[in-house]
Amino acid sequence: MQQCRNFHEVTGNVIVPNMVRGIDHLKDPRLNKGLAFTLEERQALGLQGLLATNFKTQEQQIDIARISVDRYKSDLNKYLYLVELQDTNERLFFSLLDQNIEKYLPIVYTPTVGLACQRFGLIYRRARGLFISINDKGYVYNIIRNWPEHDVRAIVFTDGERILGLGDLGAYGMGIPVGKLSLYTALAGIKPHQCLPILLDVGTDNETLLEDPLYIGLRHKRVRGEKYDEFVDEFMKACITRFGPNTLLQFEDFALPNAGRFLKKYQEKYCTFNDDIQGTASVVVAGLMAATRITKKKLSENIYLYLGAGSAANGIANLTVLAMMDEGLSEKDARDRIFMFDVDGLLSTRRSQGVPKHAENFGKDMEPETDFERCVEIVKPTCLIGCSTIGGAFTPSILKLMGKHNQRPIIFALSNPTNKAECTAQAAYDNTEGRCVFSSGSPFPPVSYDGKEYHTGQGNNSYIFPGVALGVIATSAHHIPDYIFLTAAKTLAEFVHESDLKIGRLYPPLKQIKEVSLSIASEVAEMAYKKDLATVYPKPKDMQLYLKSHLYQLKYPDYLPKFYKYPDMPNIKVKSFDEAYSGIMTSTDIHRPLGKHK
Ligand SMILES: NC(=O)C1=CN([C@@H]2O[C@H](COP(=O)(O)OP(=O)(O)OC[C@H]3O[C@@H](n4cnc5c(N)ncnc54)[C@H](OP(=O)(O)O)[C@@H]3O)[C@@H](O)[C@H]2O)C=CC1
Ligand SMILES: CC(=O)C(=O)O
Ligand SMILES: [Mg+2]
Repeated sequence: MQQCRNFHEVTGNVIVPNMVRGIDHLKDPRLNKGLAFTLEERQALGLQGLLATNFKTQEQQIDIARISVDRYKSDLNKYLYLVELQDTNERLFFSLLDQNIEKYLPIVYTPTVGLACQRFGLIYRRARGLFISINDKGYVYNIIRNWPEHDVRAIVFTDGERILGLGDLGAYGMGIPVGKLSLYTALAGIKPHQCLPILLDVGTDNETLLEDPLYIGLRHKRVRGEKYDEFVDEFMKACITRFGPNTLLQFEDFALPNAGRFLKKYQEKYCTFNDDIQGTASVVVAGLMAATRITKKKLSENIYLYLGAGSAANGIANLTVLAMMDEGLSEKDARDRIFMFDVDGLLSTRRSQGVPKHAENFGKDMEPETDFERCVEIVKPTCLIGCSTIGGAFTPSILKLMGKHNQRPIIFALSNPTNKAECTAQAAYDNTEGRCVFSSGSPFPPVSYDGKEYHTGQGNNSYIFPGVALGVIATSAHHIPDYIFLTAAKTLAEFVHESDLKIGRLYPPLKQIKEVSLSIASEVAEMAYKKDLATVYPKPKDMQLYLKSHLYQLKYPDYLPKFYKYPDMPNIKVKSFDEAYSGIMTSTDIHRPLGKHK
């Protein structure tokens, strides 16, 4: 990929002359711009004959790509089309996403990315990112060195043990870091060449995968214990040796026994965060802050009951405690307002299993209870938060109880993908007489209730991690403390307008998400300077302007110096692409001999 380095040696928007030529230029997804190459570019780069003679602007190509994706009925096929596009024409992929974010986010991200991971053996075509296996232990740095890009600023990595709510998918989990990093670019404008997805392959305990002939990973049980820890340790060191000490390292979808302890172990040693713990905490606290405007109850006046007491639950609960302390509560009083329920029931200090260490802050000295509905009856929460991976666990009778005890019950069904959500948006409204304040991890279609339509929001960490990452990368921060996520939460909550709340949305609409990410990045960057985490000096005078100057440019670049005169794109009246697609192309289609463009 040496040619990509040349590409980055651009000055302004014009490429220096040592540009790769011919078919290699077209084969590089970073350089390719399809039929948008001008005649002069085609001549200068040796592309004539390698492209159809017609010209299509980037906008026209976006239209064609959109029509092509929408032709597919199955979401997995749409996903495949988009991945293929990313692999052949990166700018077209990101500009298509940019213009259709609400439509395609559920394809490149949850829920479809979950299905893609489950089918990864079938759809795997070419490597995107690095696969590093436990057999590479002792040589991890050498493997990382094989990655052709030098300017990597952010790595998202998983060992595939807890992929969304789908469990252990081993090497099939690679779809997640790939998807998350696509959002780095699509939602926060982080340059794609600065992003590296990595799958740490230590085996899988998923028996089905071990017997799956399509499986692409190591075909043995997970390596655990000391050897696994040493491997992860070596990996962390190798990343910063290769790309520098401030490389952002995002843990994603590690299983509960590893997620929290790695965060503790590395949080102050590396520029790292755990998205499932901290990113999720931030987006949910933002949603809770927005909810206070509906319920008229401060965070510290709520009672929280979690179904699930794992990474996400504890991350959210701990940040909620910080937010309640901000409102003046003591830490103990804040914790007392939070109840959790895991696979063994209510986290009661009196139960025979005791309270698991990862959730020890939230154990309660009360009678053990293993029936969740009874627990709702006893605790009488104002806010029910699902991060259990159990689809439909908030049954109609549980939702009705929430409606009985609260004027405006808060119901968050955060588990992903959609079929793991604790309840649907429609069920939440139907069973609370339309009074609930709802959000979910994966998107739901609009809800109809009592003649009104509600558009519930997506309580998903995708509102947070791209912006945080941009702020961290742009300031080259050396650590990411917890308060960064509280800052992000407050910034996000401020974006929620009364008009959003009125239609049942606790988050700004997705079409605003880039603006949100930029604001989060700006606040994170300010905080990074305030707390001496930043290492880029002098501090930029205008943070938003500084951040904007670093963003990925979606527009195709010009590959020839300015002194070349560009021909105009043919400006013939043709049918719109949508129109053309629905009928048959006629003679109004563009067809001009090359000579006319001179
Ligand atoms: N919306 C968002 O942005 C995010 C959503 N999530 C989603 O949240 C879910 C959980 O993620 P995470 O916390 O990381 O996973 P963990 O594995 O860390 O936690 C899962 C928790 O659910 C509990 N649980 C499992 N089965 C049951 C059951 N039948 N009854 C009660 N509790 C049960 C587990 O209990 P035990 O430990 O005892 O087995 C554990 O406490 C996933 O679906 C994930 O996709 C995660 C991150 C972000
Ligand atoms: C959204 C996310 O990070 C998860 O479900 O794991
Ligand atoms: Mg995750």
